[in-house]
Amino acid sequence: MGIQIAPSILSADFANLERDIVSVDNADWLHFDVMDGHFVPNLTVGLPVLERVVQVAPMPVDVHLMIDDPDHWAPRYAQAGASSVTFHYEAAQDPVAIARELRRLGTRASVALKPGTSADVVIDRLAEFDMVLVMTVEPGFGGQDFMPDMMPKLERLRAAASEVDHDLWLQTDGGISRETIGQAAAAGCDVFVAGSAVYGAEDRRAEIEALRDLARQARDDA
Ligand SMILES: O=C(CO)[C@H](O)[C@H](O)COP(=O)(O)O
Ligand SMILES: [Fe+2]
Repeated sequence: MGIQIAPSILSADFANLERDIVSVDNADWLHFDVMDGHFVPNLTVGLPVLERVVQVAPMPVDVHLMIDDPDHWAPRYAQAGASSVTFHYEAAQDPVAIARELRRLGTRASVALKPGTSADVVIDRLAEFDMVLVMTVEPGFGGQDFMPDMMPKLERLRAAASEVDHDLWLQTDGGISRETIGQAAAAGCDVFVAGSAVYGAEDRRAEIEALRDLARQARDDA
């Protein structure tokens, strides 16, 4: 797969969620941020909302779990209809067991690393995952500034991903915009989460196309 854009519903209008999901229907994924007020100091939505969102979303749903005890919860999000489930390495007791269970349920298995977590923790186990999310902000809130110092982590994972047999994707989340997407693409990112950049744009579909074009160009130039 090439460059993919995943608008985050964190920046959508929760009173008009279906309208705001359909307004980004040229996106590759819908990014669904789940926060529990414990793993991160913010609280969003969970399983009952996901169950309805997958019924109305024209694109597959990419769940980002920022919650404690993903060993228990991650499979439930797969069963509720997510096409991809990302859990945080820092919250997991047994990341490989979670990933194996997600794959058994037919869902893409993805692990996220907070800015302070080294790629070392997954680099020897990449065969177990379909995607690695390199957070480019501290998880918890939309609209924060992109952290360019995460690019060496992404580059290292890109180099290691070429050693595994399957198509392992890398994702970045936090502060992705027209100004920053090129850096992440050049460092090897495949899937770009963008919340405020897409939902804050006057023409959301045009913004998605602009982000995709900038990422493709930066990838080709790299
Ligand atoms: O996981 C997240 C925050 O923890 C969100 O997906 C992310 O912040 C997207 O928002 P923005 O593009 O506005 O930074
Ligand atoms: Fe996210």
